Amino acid sequence: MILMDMMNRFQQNFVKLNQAEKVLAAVSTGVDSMVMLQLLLKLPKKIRPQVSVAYVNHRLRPASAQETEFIRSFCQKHHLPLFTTDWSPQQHPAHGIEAAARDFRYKFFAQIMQKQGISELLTAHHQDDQVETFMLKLIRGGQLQQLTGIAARRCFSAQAGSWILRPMLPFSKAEIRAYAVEQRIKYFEDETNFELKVLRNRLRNRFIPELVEENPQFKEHIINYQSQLACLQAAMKPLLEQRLQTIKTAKHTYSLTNWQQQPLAWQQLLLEKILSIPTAKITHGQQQQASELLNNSQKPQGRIDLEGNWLFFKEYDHFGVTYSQANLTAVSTDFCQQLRLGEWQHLEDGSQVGLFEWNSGMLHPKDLVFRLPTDQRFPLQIRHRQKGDRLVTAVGKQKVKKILIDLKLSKVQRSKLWIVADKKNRPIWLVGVKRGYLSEAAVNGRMLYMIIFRNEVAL
Ligand SMILES: Nc1ncnc2c1ncn2[C@@H]1O[C@H](COP(=O)(O)OP(=O)(O)OP(=O)(O)O)[C@@H](O)[C@H]1O
Repeated sequence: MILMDMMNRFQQNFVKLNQAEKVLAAVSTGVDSMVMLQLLLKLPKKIRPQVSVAYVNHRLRPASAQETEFIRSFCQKHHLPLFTTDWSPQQHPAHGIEAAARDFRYKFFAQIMQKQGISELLTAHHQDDQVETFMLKLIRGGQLQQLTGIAARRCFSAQAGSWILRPMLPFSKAEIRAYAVEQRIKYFEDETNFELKVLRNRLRNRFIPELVEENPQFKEHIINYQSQLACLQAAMKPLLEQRLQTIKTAKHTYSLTNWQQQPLAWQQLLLEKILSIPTAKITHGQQQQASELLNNSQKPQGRIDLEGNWLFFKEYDHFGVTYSQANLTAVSTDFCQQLRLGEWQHLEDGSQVGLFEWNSGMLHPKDLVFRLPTDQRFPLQIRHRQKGDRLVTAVGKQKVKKILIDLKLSKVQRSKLWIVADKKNRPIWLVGVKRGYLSEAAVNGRMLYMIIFRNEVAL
């Protein structure tokens, strides 16, 4: 009875999830993955993919040698290619052994998949894992969307273009065990699962059973909440995306005014979305800090360091996230190059500058150009801002720092700004920002020279 029901449900679910002809089944020799393997082998031929098995001997349990032997003979008997590896005890860390073991395991799976040209990994996560993960998130805190739990099919981040499938998610542990008993499936019990010092195990063996005693439907209720939440998220996704586009000004950059015009609830949802960087985990505290920064009118500029070199920034009417390595690479303040007539010169940020005799035919529509009538100020040089810089304009000398602050350029932009200075080191052009007197005086005169500045992103 259990057999038929499990088989049918597994088959229906598997057909929906699977898209590959070759799969790698992660088998720990525990009951969940051994049942998954048996169910895979029982699939009708026309829908059964080519199954390979991966087993990692973590060398954490006395029985691990027996387990290795067992899976080896099982795979031999069923003509399944088997890939195994040992995690040598020398590599075991003193702390965080579970996470390190998982890391080792998934790296191994990724290697095998790459070598064997397999694009799908199957793990035997089930309904009880789902409930435990939900409870763990409740205890540890985080983003609401994480409560939807383990996905049945998701990208395998360790291996580009591949997927992780969890075809056992519809089944409870009790069903899986009952099936194993009925089918006389041999498996190994992981005795470390009973160690109460690990929170997940305490949930599994102590707290969840107590809650089930309060209401036998407790686990089903959690699964039900998760599917309601998943529906809500799927419906919200396009709406959120649409609204995000209305406040977006550039990649990862948004208009503060437009954000502030949104109703409060949308402000929070948008901010959460902006902060959802795949490679950085954002805490609730950081999200609150970001929200406070955006609402603090006394602070026109600010930044919050996030995980993995990312940072959240506010610069006058713009805010967003940026990868700090790329944006804050210290500019060398002592960088200084003389401009050589008739030559393009490459600058440290990838832009180019050149001094040429006047020839409008050379100009490209996106070029920034400074025209000048004389060579009396040669040699010219290009550099970043220096202390005390002043620009001679038609109305007199102006402090460069003040010009830039008035223009609301952020500190980062100010430090990256290029300046062309004359032979006495006096700025004549704040590239992309302001021209000095020399150019203005010559507007009606005959042009002899031009400085061309080329950059993908002009200030
Ligand atoms: N030593 C192993 N070798 C091969 N596969 C394994 C091994 N351990 C676990 N797996 C696979 O991972 C699944 C989940 O195992 P388990 O619940 O112990 O891991 P977890 O650390 O809780 O979860 P996750 O695998 O998502 O990190 C198993 O059902 C099995 O498919």
